[in-house]
Amino acid sequence: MIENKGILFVLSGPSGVGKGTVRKALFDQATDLQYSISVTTRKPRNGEKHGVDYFFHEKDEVEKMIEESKLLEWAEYVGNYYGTPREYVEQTLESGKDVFLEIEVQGALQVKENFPEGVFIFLFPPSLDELKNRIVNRGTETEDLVRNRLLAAKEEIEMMEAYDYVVVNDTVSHAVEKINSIVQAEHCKRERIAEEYKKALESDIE
Ligand SMILES: Nc1ncnc2c1ncn2[C@@H]1O[C@H](COP(=O)(O)OP(=O)(O)OP(=O)(O)O)[C@@H](O)[C@H]1O
Ligand SMILES: Nc1nc2c(ncn2[C@@H]2O[C@H](COP(=O)(O)O)[C@@H](O)[C@H]2O)c(=O)[nH]1
Repeated sequence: MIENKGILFVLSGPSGVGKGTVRKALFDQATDLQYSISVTTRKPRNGEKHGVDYFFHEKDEVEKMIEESKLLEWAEYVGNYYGTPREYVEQTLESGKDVFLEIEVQGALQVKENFPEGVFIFLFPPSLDELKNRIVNRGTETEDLVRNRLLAAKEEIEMMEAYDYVVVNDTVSHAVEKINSIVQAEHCKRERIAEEYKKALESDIE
C-alpha cells in the first residue's frame, strides 16, 4: 500500500540565528505546511499570545506532560522547558498534511531518533559576529542570558552534520525561498518513490 502521510519538516539552529523570524515569514505566505505550536515554561514576551506563539504553562504542568509522554520531544533550554505536543504532530501527519517544527538542536536530535524520515534543516548565521549582533539587538535577553545563548550556540553548530540541509540566513527572503525549494524537492522525491513502488506492484500483477 502506498502511504499518504504528511512530511515532517524540522527547522533548527543556534539561538538568535533567525528561526522564528524566518518561520513567521514562511507562514505569512500561502503555505500548505502546518505549524506545530510548542509548549514552554518561559514567560511570554511583549505581544506574545497563548495558543499563537506558544502554549505557556507552569513548570509542574510541563513535567506532567513529559511524564505522560505527551511530548514528542522536549528540552530544557537556558532555564526553561520547551516541547512539541505529540498528538498534534502524529494526527496531522497521519491525515496527510505536512508539519513544520521550529525547535532548538537537542530537541531536533530527539525527533530524528523517532522520525528518521523527517527532513532536518539547519539555519546557519552569515557569521558568528552577526549571530551575536542579532541576539543583542533583539533586546529580549539580559547580558547573562545573551552569554548563555551564545555558549549554547557554539555547541549547537557542532551538531550541524546531523542535518539534511543547511540554509544560511543572510536575508530572510533568501532563507524562505530556500526552505520552500526544500519542501518542493522533498515532495518530488516522495512522488518518485511512490511512482516506482506503483510500477513494482504492477509488474507483480502481470
Ligand atoms: N536575515 C536576517 N537579517 C537580519 N536580522 C535578522 C535576520 N533574521 C533574523 N534577524 C533578527 O535577528 C534577531 C533574532 O531572530 P529570531 O528571534 O528570529 O531568532 P531565533 O533563532 O528564533 O532565536 P531564539 O532561538 O533565541 O528564539 C531578531 O531581532 C531578528 O529580527
Ligand atoms: N526542543 C524544543 N525547542 C523549542 C521548542 N519551541 C521552541 N524551541 C526553541 O527554544 C529556543 C528558545 O526559544 P525562545 O522563544 O525562548 O527564544 C529557540 O531555539 C526555539 O527554536 C520546542 O517545542 N522544543
